[in-house]
Amino acid sequence: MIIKDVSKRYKEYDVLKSINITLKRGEIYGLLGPNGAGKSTLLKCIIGLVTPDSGKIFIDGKTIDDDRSEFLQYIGYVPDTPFIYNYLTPKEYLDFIADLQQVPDSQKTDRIQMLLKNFSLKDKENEMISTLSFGMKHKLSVAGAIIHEPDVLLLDEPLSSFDPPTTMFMKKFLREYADSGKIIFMSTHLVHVAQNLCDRVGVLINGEILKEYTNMKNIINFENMIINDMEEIG
Ligand SMILES: Nc1ncnc2c1ncn2[C@@H]1O[C@H](COP(=O)(O)OP(=O)(O)OP(=O)(O)O)[C@@H](O)[C@H]1O
Repeated sequence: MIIKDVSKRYKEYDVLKSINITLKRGEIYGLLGPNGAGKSTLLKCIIGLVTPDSGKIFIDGKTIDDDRSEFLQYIGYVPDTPFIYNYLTPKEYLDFIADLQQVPDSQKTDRIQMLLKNFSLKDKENEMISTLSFGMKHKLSVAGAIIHEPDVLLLDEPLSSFDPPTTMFMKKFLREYADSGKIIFMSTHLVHVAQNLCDRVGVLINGEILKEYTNMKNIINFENMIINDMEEIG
């Protein structure tokens, strides 16, 4: 996936300033930045919820303008606040998403059962989603996002609502998903999440990638970067 010169402005405020990132298969890339840095906006540009003012996003050489529904098949997206249907059960929800994502009927049942089992939601499969905890809903949202086995998984602030065992499971799951040749592109404002999970981290402050790290031990002055940047802005 190539993010090329992507810029976005809201009124007089440049939220994203010519962002360039090239992602490789097998890579987990973390966008690390404080509140309001533009992380969610960049993820939304990729999935087409926000249209950049300039620049393009390419996946396998294609853009969203070539064929919107084909392009969206490449992507799974988990927003920071899960959007799922409270009046369905987890099993019905995954069935519904599988149909939307055109998962072949021959594979649907197996995939749904595998996800319910792997995400420890099997014993809740027939409960109303409204009765699940926030963390369980978030897990279900991740399961729904990967039901069509997308090449690119976008995660906005993952792990924020998970308890320690679920966090451990999710880290392992995301690592294995990336290792199967997929790209994971995620946002976080937590240094330790970036350090523990990502192969490469871009520090996004005020709409710009100020620094990129591949050695996670070197991310030590993130807080200072934010403070310096705020002082510069005045
Ligand atoms: N639709 C919109 N209209 C106007 N301004 C917007 C809109 N969406 C986002 N912004 C502004 O763009 C800036 C970046 O927002 P964004 O949600 O991308 O930040 P973020 O890095 O994801 O922050 P957080 O960590 O708090 O989720 C913020 O100043 C926000 O108020």
